[in-house]
Amino acid sequence: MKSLIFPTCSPLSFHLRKATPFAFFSLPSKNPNLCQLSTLSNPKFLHIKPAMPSPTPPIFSIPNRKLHTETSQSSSPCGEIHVIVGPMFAGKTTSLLRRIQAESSNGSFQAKLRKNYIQLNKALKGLCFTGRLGEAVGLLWRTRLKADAGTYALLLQECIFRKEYKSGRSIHAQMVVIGYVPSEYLKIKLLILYAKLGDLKTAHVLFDKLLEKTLISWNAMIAGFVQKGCGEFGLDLYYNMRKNGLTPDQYTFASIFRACASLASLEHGKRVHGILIKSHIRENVVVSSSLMDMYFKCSSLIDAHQVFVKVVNRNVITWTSLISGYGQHGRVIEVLELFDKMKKEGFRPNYVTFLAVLSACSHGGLVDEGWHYFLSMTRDYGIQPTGQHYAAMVDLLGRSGKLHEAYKFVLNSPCKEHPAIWGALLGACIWENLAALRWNMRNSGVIKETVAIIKSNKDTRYGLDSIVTHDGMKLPCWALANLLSFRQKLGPDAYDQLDVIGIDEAQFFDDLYDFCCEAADHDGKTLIVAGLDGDYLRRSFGSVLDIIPLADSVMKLTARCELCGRRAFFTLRKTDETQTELIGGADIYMPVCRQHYVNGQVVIEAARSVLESPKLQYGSYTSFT
Ligand SMILES: Nc1ncnc2c1ncn2[C@@H]1O[C@H](COP(=O)(O)OP(=O)(O)O)[C@@H](O)[C@H]1O
Ligand SMILES: Cc1cn([C@H]2C[C@H](O)[C@@H](COP(=O)(O)O)O2)c(=O)[nH]c1=O
Repeated sequence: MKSLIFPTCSPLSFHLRKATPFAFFSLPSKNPNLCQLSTLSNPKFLHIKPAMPSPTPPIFSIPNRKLHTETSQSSSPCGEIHVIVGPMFAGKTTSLLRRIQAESSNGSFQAKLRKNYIQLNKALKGLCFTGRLGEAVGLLWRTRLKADAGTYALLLQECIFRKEYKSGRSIHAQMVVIGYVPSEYLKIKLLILYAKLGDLKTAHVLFDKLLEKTLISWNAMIAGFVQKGCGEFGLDLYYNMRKNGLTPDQYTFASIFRACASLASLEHGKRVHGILIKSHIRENVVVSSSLMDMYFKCSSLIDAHQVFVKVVNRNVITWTSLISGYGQHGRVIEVLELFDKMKKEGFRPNYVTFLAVLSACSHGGLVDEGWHYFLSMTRDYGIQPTGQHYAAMVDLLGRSGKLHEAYKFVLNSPCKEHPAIWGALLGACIWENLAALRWNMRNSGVIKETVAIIKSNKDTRYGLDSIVTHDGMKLPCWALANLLSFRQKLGPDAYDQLDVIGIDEAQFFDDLYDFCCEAADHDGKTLIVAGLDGDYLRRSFGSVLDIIPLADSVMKLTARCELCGRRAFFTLRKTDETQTELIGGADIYMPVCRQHYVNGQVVIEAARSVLESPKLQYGSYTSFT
């Protein structure tokens, strides 16, 4: 997971700096006040150490509105656009980095929603219903407000349902930090969450504190231990629960059979099976499946098959348990025969059945059969293979030594963001180029980002994978030909996780306007856009000025005139080349004040006419005094 490392200085210091934002960028020498950037192993991971506030007063600014607008009355988290323009060497890139940091840590999201508790709950519920739990958690943290109990319950339930347990833990952490005391009901939700997350210590603390230990809480604890692979503790708890006079239900039995399966304890398994028979619980598919699984795991294939035979209302789940069980014992022929039988008896295999069949093919090294079943999923049953099916195919190909085919398969797979696929590939081979693999994972969106910076790939001055400021600070970035391809390149899921997008060298992007509209208005992103407002002839450059009407704020930075040290608003080209786009740095350009711009143009014009005269054809550089 990629994220911005937040600064340790207080929000106040950021606001102070925002009031005096341009002092850092105007001197030609190295400025110690500039924030220091360093890259982590991940080339696009930003690690920004905050700079100290500058004592120097601002040189020049034209903020259209205050930096952090607090105007939003809407519950939908709309984005923002902040534009930074100026001549070369003014500190646009440097400013971009600082703004990204400030926006993402102390930014306007916070200000927007802090004011309105009702909107917060509404927004959180909205995010929750649309499955955007990560964003909901981010919002909770940024606002640092107490949501209402119903919202917390909904969020926790959704985290449990979607298996986003870490988001749930983050919600709990937010409750603790802001001093919210959960009700008994929320405590049980939290207990279930921690049990599912595998943090049994915390789950146990919550369990101990419950005023009344209901069957739900016992079941959650037992299931938590069993899922964590601590079957023994699960069994202990079960016997404890019995001592406390509680009667097991189907969830208890399912967990206990799983515990016995993991311990391969046929003795306990049979004992609990006896209790199940005596209980009044009606035939239950989950219980039967876990019972079969227990017998399979205890290598009692006959008992397992007996359970299957006794199930009156068989369905695809019971069939799948039987097929998977034989698969676990490497009984590939039985798997394929039972699969055929199941179909003949009129049961439609589901994606789990196919997973069992593909795994069996993988264990049996049956590549052709594997392909057959994989293709049959969509063709015959309209089931779209999930990441796990792709992973099973990768596993099958990898195990059969078809690494190249496996790799190509991964790259072409529509769900290549699924970590299991890459896990399977890594597991199947000792990968020679891990960096390349990670790069692909990142591009596929497996590695998530909350902040991304893009520059034009026309800017080849310092290589394509980083933005480098004129005084040498380096920052990893995405170098792109156009902006509208970014979502696709990053991967839609990773894109959705983004809060802030920085765009440098904006003058080179033709689709700047459309991208900014889409990203801010529809996708709710905060955009920080830096670029030249004017070219070397002081004409509007690219579409940078076109986005001013879209912007929440605009800053015009100035540099220092290289000839007199006064404020420099313009960029002078020192060569006689006339194309608008000409990549370069201090070798070709220099920042100048109005007077030296005018003088410079006069000198350049004079030099050009001299150089263009047929008699003189040498030297293209011009010097000024
Ligand atoms: N004439 C110059 N030549 C080289 N570096 C300069 C010059 N003027 C300023 N600088 C340095 O460049 C830094 C700004 O770099 P950067 O943020 O990349 O600017 P921009 O993106 O606006 O071109 C300044 O803080 C200063 O250290
Ligand atoms: C004035 C001017 C500049 N460029 C190029 C030169 C550089 O490669 C970039 C500007 O980079 P910076 O981060 O703002 O220093 O733009 C150009 O192509 N044409 C021009 O007229």
